[in-house]
Amino acid sequence: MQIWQMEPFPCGDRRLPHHVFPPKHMTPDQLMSKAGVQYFKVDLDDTVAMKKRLSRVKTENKINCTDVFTINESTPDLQDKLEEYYEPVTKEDNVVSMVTDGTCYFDVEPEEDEWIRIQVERGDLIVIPKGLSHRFTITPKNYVQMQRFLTKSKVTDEN
Ligand SMILES: CSCCC(=O)C(=O)O
Repeated sequence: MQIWQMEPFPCGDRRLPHHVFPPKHMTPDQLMSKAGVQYFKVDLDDTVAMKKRLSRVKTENKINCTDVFTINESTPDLQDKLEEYYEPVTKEDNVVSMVTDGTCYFDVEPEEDEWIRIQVERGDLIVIPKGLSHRFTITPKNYVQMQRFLTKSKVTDEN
């Protein structure tokens, strides 16, 4: 994972890093204290350690559903989807994602127009806290695969 402050109003290709000048990198601890984003490195080849970590993260975040999310050059309606994912959103539950292949960016906005770019890669697990404005995009690799951990509220009324 790499973390840096992003220029507030980036122009051009979103997949470029868009550093402030001079670049200001941050540590995972700084990211945690500034934005409340949790980070874990998961060894995907160590099944026992991975299961232990995931089970803990699932319990702590009340996860009851997971899916596999993939973006690559043959994703249908790629540009439309990227536009949608780049719109800032805030969720009512923590957003928990683990990259299993490729890379992507999550940008988080702890204060208005102050964006931090988080570049994640295989084995990076991040928890974006509920209520934190964020958006998602790809890097020049044009490829990411991740597992998402979701909290689905139970449907009690079908209407
Ligand atoms: C890969 S998830 C993209 C959109 C997003 O950031 C979210 O749903 O929270």
